[in-house]
Amino acid sequence: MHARPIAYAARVTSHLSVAVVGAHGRMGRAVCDAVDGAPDLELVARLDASDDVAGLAGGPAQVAVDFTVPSVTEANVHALLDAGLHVVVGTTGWTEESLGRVRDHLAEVSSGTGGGPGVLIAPNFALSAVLAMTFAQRAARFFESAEVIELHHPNKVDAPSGTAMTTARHIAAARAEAGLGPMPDATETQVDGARGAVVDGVHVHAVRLRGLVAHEEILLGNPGEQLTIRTDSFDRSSFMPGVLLAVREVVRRPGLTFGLDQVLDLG
Ligand SMILES: NC(=O)C1=CN([C@@H]2O[C@H](COP(=O)(O)OP(=O)(O)OC[C@H]3O[C@@H](n4cnc5c(N)ncnc54)[C@H](O)[C@@H]3O)[C@@H](O)[C@H]2O)C=CC1
Ligand SMILES: O=C(O)C1=N[C@H](C(=O)O)C[C@H](O)C1
Repeated sequence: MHARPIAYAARVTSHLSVAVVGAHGRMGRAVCDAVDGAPDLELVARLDASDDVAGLAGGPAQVAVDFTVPSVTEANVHALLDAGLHVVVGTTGWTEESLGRVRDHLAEVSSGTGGGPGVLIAPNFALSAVLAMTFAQRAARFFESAEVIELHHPNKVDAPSGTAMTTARHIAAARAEAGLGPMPDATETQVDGARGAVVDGVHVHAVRLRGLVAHEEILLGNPGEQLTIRTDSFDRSSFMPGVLLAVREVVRRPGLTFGLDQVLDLG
């Protein structure tokens, strides 16, 4: 495919050089501003839907940050790896299969001596959300019941959220490891969908409401008691420290890293 020319910034310094893919979107715009404001990072390219990411090959960008749409993010990651970049991904829609294809691609292009490019994919870069997922996973084995409610702005294109999918999968894995069986539920639904989606046996409910940004509640229940874990992103600034941390980390983590918890010292 022929690459369209990309508008690079004229000045290239010894800083870590970053290209933002999906730069015109809600997250892309915030990431451009955050990278621009970071003393050790240099924003060298802003790409959106009409640009070809392959055009980054041979340019100054060392790391690409992808906040696009679930239908294109995997293809972007493969093209960015082919272009020789490390990649940070916040876009949702990843499955075990698509993650596996990225692992295979990374194995093909790795140096064989432990070096090579890094790909860091995180369903949520906000610290409160990362902690909420971690706490839910730790608590899951102690409760008979667990359900996830995610609440987002109505412009969000996917449901359930990537964060809720990951939370549910982690809860299910913790329950399976602890030998817990199915959750108690005698309900016979009158209307399809009344009990939400089911992800690995965990019910997940999606709310879309004007005024919201990104929120999640994990409800854990036992006879006579409930634990509620809640995370609220009131503003997209909540994601930026995590995105910048990922940009700095991905260059020294060859291979695939899934989840920001993997680069935080959560004990
Ligand atoms: N991991 C995290 O912490 C967060 C993840 N997200 C996820 O990030 C993604 C983007 O979210 P928003 O910025 O709110 O969406 P948005 O719709 O505002 O932005 C998406 C942008 O991607 C562009 N785009 C579409 N196809 C493209 C292509 N082939 N190449 C380059 N650009 C392309 C669109 O033109 C648009 O500018 C969603 O999957 C969302 O769930 C959102 C917030 C935080
Ligand atoms: O689309 C969003 O806004 C968000 N998407 C991510 C998700 O689906 O989990 C992260 C956060 O919830 C915001």
